[in-house]
Amino acid sequence: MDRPSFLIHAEEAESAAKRHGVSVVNLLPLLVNPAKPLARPPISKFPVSAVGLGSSGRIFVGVNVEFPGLPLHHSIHAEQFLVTNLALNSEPILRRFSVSAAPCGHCRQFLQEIRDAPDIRILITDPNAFRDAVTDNEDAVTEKNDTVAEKENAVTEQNDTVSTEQNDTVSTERNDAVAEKEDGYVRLESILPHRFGPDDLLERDVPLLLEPHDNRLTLLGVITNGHTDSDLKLTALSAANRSYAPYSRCPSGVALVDSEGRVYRGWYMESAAYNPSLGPVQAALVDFVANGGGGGGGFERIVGAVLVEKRDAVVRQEHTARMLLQVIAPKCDFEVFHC
Ligand SMILES: O=c1ccn([C@H]2C[C@H](O)[C@@H](CO)O2)c(=O)[nH]1
Ligand SMILES: [Zn+2]
Repeated sequence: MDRPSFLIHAEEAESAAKRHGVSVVNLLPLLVNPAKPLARPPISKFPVSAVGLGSSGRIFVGVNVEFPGLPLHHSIHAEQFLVTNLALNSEPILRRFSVSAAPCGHCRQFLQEIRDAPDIRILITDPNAFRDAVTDNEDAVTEKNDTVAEKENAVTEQNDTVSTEQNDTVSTERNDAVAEKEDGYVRLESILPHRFGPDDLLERDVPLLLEPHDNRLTLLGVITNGHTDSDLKLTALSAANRSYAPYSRCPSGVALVDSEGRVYRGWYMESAAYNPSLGPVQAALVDFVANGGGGGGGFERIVGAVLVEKRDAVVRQEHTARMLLQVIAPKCDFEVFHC
């Protein structure tokens, strides 16, 4: 299997699946290892890749990206990269994805922002990922058998009833777990039960992360003095207009330009649990990495950046964005415009 690109069109996905004699659903895990070299993990040396199928039939790839010189929480996880890749390409639903390692709690949480998140199917290709789940089940069986044994000793008369009931419950639970794993995919809900998500904080009709947004922002203080706004500024504004910030109501967008004059953009995306939110610079860096920014080179090839955010924003990106860009792209000229 060749190294995939970050976006595979539906027809291409169908024909690749046919070539390998599998369905598109079963193609996803086959792409996980070939996608790993696309990751940029200079700190951990632990590449992670996630390959997802959108409702349009397109396949999207996500990888982890780390930034030497910055605190670890600036890193982009493969699953967040994947979701950002869908957002940047206007894909409204992530149906399922396959990933090389078990998604961390932070990613399981970030995924909650997608409509019907509990139904997202996830296949973890790491063969060790479910070892503990099986052991847990076996522990449960042992525990329940212990309980049964105790009861048998205490109440001899009832032992048949107790024993039958307990064992039935256990074997039904085990069968459910096995059935769910038959095609290798498990529901997100099964690996993050009792979710905290948008339902806890928002009305149901609020558009969620991958659903279309128009924040209707316009730039402040733009004086019509004959100058037209720079492309970069307008790109950042239109990115800000697609930002998903239902919790703080402080949308923002970033546009980047590399030394070859190519432009990339991304927008801020929030999480109901706040901390897993993804900043607008990271989102724009997803576009940069996914589209061969800097000729596939490093972030130092970014020479210009524009951030657009609200002037009186209670959640402001400016300071973090400036600091992040200063470290990864020291030559980058950074401007902020308010809306
Ligand atoms: O769910 C996860 C867990 C970890 N990583 C990345 C983050 C970091 O770059 C590296 C080590 O944690 O793996 C992911 O991409 N996804
Ligand atoms: Zn993660």
